[in-house]
Amino acid sequence: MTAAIIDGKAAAAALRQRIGARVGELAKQGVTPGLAVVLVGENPASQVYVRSKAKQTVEAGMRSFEHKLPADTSEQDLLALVGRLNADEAVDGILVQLPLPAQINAELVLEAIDPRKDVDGFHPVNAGRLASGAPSLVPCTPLGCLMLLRDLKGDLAGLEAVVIGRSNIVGKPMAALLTAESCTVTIAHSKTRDLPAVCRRADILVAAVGRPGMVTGDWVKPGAIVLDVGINRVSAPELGEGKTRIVGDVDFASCAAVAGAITPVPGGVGPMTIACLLANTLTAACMRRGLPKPVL
Ligand SMILES: Nc1nc2c(c(=O)[nH]1)N[C@@H](CN(C=O)c1ccc(C(=O)N[C@@H](CCC(=O)O)C(=O)O)cc1)CN2
Ligand SMILES: [Mg+2]
Repeated sequence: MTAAIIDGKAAAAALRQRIGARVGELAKQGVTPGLAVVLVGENPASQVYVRSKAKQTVEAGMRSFEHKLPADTSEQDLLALVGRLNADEAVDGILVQLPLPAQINAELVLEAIDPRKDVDGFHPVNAGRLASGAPSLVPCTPLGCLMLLRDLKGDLAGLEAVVIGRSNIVGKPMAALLTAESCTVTIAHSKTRDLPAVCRRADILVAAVGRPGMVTGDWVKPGAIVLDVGINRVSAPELGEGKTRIVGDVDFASCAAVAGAITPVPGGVGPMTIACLLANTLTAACMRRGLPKPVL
């Protein structure tokens, strides 16, 4: 079997197109959704992601408010900024880019965001709503994975899904979304016994562990859908001295030989993350105004 390669870049572009069209309709009612993105420090990868978020927000017809704070910003100052953004009527969505510097308690900051503006879906209120099957703002990466799965497969009911990784950002919300789709879901992690055997049960295998190339072809059931959420920067001497490249948690070549469909890294799940952030900003803007939730 040679897997179909899932084109996350194309899916993200199509989603942004649909978002832009809906934003255009809202503009006729005098509504322009606004997204505030907060970056603390100078992490080079975070700078790239924040730049892309701001650019794509504006391209979709929404307003972008960028807040770049120095690396030594205090927790108190960051909390004060979040408070001002919560109170700002022009701001529908607030995103604090992670990771935060060590002196700041990220949990405290994420809990300070108004849950109605929590476009990352990381607030305990949104996590609780998702876990209990209530409408909520859903973390962008798992939401992007779900959209790719629905595009590919339509109805997911009854499928066996294995999610490797139990983070609050990807693993747990991914499992909750798949459960809501009536999949039979297993969350696997570093203490799981015979992880390869557990993975071989999966019709849908989601890898979100942060370990380059960990999932190999012998872990994959023939014909399974493999979604690679990993973004690992590894050294790439073949590209020149000191060069690096991004690889996923999945060993692409061996898994693509067995799977039915697979996301590449880059160009798979990653681009959907930012497109889903725009979708959540549009959703937040509609919900805050009592408008129907957009169907994207
Ligand atoms: N507040 C948040 N912080 C972080 C999140 C998040 O969702 N909210 N996720 C990641 C970073 N991230 C967005 O913030 C993100 C990561 C990767 C991509 C992406 O498109 N990746 C490309 C490859 C990019 C490259 O070459 O460097 C791909 O996979 O094709 C988008 C967004 C942690 N922080
Ligand atoms: Mg990717």
